[in-house]
Amino acid sequence: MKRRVLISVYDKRHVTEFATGLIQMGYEIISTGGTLKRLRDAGLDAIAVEDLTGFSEMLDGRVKTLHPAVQAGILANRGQDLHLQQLEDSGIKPIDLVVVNLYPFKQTFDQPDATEQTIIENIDIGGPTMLRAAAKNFNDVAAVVDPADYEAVLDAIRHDALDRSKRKKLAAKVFRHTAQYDALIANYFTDESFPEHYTVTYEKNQTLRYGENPHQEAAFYKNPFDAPMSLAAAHQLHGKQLSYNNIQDANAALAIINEYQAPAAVAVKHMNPSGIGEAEDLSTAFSKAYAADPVSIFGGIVACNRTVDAEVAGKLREIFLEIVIAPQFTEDALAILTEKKNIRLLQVEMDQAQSGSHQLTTVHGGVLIQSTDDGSLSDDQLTYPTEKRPTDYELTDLQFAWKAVKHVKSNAIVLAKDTQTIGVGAGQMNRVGAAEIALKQAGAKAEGAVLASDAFFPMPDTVEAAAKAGVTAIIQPGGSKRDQDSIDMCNQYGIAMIFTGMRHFKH
Ligand SMILES: NC(=O)c1ncn([C@@H]2O[C@H](COP(=O)(O)O)[C@@H](O)[C@H]2O)c1NC=O
Repeated sequence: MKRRVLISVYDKRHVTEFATGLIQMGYEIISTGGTLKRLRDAGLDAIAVEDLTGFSEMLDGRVKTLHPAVQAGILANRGQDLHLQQLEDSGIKPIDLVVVNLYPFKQTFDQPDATEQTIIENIDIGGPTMLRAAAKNFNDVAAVVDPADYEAVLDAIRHDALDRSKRKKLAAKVFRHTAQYDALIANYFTDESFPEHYTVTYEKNQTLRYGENPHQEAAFYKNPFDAPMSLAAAHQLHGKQLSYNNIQDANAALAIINEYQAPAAVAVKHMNPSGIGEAEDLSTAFSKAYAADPVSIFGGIVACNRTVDAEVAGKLREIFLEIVIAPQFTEDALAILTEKKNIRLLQVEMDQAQSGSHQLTTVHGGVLIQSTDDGSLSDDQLTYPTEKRPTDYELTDLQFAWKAVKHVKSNAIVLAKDTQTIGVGAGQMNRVGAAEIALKQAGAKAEGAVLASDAFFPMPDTVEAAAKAGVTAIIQPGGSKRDQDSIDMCNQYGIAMIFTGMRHFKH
C-alpha cells in the first residue's frame, strides 16, 4: 500500500518542494483547499480531502478535516488488529505523515486594525487536531509542524531513518507548539492577572554561552507580546553576543533610565546604579554619571535616554564598558565606538516602561508572580512632617534621588546633589549600614546633599548619620512606629523630610 501524507498548511513556503520530494519517495498526497490548489498549480498530483470525507469544506472552512476518514486514518494504532480491521470495515486508509501549520493567530492579533471577528477566525481548530492526533500516534505517524524541518524530514525518509525517536522529537515539537498557540489564545480571551493556571509562553531568542556562572546553562527567551525594540528585541549594532549577566544589567539600566525625562545617563554594575546624571544635554549628564563613581563604572553598562553623538562617544571611548544602550547613535558616534572590538552597542527604544507586566521569580517548587514596580510619585501623595520644608532646589534633587533609590537593591540609600548621585548604598542587611556606605562614598560632597531611602527608618540613626555629614533634606516612605524619632532628629538638625507613602523594596 502506498504511504499517505496529509498536507494542510497556512504557511505555504517550500511546500511544493517538500511535496515533490515526498511523491518521489512514493507518497500519495491528500490536501485541503488552498494547499491543494498550490500543489496542483505546481503540477503535482494530490487527492482532495473532500474525496476522502465525502463532505465539502463547510462553515467557511471551519470544518474541512474534522472527519473520521482523516482522524481515524491518523490515529489508528497499527499494532492493533482491531484498529486495522475497523479502518478496513470503514474503507479508511491509514495516514502516515501529517504536515500542518496553523492559522496565524498571533500575527492577526498583532495587527492594530484586527477585529475580534478576524482574530477569532484565526484560531485554528482542524490543524491542531490533526497535529495532536499524529503526535499522539508517533509510534506509527510523523507530524511536521515547522517548514524548517522539511529538508531534514525528507532526508530521513530518503534514508529510511524517520525512526521512532525522530518521530517522538517531532511529536514533542508539536505539543510544545500547540501549547504555545493555546496559551496565546487564552491570554487573548482574559486579562485576569492571576488565573488558576498561569500559562506563559516565551520564544527562544538565543542560547547563551552560560548563565550567571560558567557552570550554569542558560538561554534568553522573549515575550511574544512585547513591543519591538524592547531589550529582548533590541537591535545590536556592534559587539559580541550578550551574556546572561549583560542582559540582567542591561535590563536594570533600562528600568532606571526610563525613570528620567530630561537627558540622563546611568552606569550600572551588578544591577545597581553606580552613577546617574541628569542635565540639559546628554554629554553633561554622562559626565555626571561617570564622575559619580569613576571606579565602579569600569566594565559596566551605560544607558542613555538621548541619541549618543560624537561628543558623548568620545567620552565613552575612554572607559572600558561592556555595553552602551541608547535610542539612537549618530554615524559619527558609531564610527568612534565601533573602533572598540569588545564594546556592545544596543539600540533600544526608550519609554517602554513595563507597566502592567508581570515579574516572575522562581522559588523552591514554584514561582512568585507580581506586577512590576511601576509606582511613581504624584505631588498630592507627599507629606511634609518636619518643621523645615525642602527648597525647590532640594525638591528637584529629592525627586531625582527617589527615582534612583527605587532601582537599588534593598536596603538602599542614595545621596544626590545637583541631579547627580554622589553615594549609593546597596543591598545591606541594615539601613544605617547602607547609609554609611553612601555617606562614605560621598565624603565631603555630602554637605548640602539630599538622601533617599527605599523604605522607612526603623530608628533615627540614619537621619543622625546623614545630618552629621551635612545632608539637608531626606525623602523616604514613612510609616514606621518610630517615625516621630526621625522627625525629631530632622528638626534638631534643621533637615527637611518628605514622606512618600510608597515603599520601593527591591530584593
Ligand atoms: N477546519 C478544519 O477542519 C481545518 N483543517 C485544516 N485546517 C487548517 O487550514 C489551513 C490550510 O488550509 P488551506 O489548505 O485551505 O489553505 C491549515 O492552516 C490547517 O491547519 C483547518 N482549519 C481550521 O480549523
